[in-house]
Amino acid sequence: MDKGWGVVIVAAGRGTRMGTTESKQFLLLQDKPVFIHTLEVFAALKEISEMVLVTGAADVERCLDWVKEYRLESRVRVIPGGKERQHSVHEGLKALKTDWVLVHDGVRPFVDRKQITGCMEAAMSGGAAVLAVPVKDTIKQVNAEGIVTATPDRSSLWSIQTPQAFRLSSLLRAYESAANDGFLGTDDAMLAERQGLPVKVVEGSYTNIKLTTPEDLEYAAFLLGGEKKR
Ligand SMILES: Nc1ccn([C@@H]2O[C@H](COP(=O)(O)OP(=O)(O)OP(=O)(O)O)[C@@H](O)[C@H]2O)c(=O)n1
Ligand SMILES: C[C@](O)(CO)[C@H](O)COP(=O)(O)O
Repeated sequence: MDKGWGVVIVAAGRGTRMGTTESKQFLLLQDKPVFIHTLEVFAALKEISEMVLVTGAADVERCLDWVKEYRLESRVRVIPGGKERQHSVHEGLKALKTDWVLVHDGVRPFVDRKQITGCMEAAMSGGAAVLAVPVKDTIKQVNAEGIVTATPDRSSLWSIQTPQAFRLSSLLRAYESAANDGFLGTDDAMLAERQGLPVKVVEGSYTNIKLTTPEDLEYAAFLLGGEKKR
């Protein structure tokens, strides 16, 4: 029997680039913590049977309190993460029993249902899929002296987002292999790619931003205002 879809939502980072005292996943957008906005999008999807929130060991209790306050306790388990994003995702993967898994950043609250299901469908037909948008700027490779060394063809460049969707057993194998080899990637698909797994790109939206630096907060408030009016 197909054991369906689980999701790992990672929220164990320190938010160094945001520079706020409170970690960015706990900042309030319209009076609600960022990670709760994110959890609510996934909790509304009936295709998702298991949800794991990965947070800092010191934040597990207060996350559980928020999860209860927003009535998500029947949907979401909260577990402690690790030093790097990759370690946090690995902990989340080990906690799931589903056949398929989505991995998503807790600080990408503007993902929508259509983007998530698009990713799930692409993974089920091809093995793995990531949400992404074509890059808009010309990208240059620059050396340590500040000199341009290459201008890659923009038509083949995509900016990679989450969610990223995989068969759980394949992703777990990829994570174990990366851990054994001491390999650290900047997204989940990189680990699958190392195993030779084909990864499909699903075109998402430029508004699926990751809250990373302070100006992202102003844009997030703007996006949320716009969402309310729709
Ligand atoms: N050890 C870590 C590091 C990151 N993350 C999560 O991974 C997502 C994307 O990471 P990033 O934006 O880099 O978050 P931070 O590591 O918090 O930010 P920074 O690199 O600026 O410190 C975030 O939801 C973050 O909470 C995590 O769960 N565990
Ligand atoms: C996984 C990711 O969201 C893809 O864009 C991203 O790599 C997460 O963290 P980063 O530290 O900003 O690279």
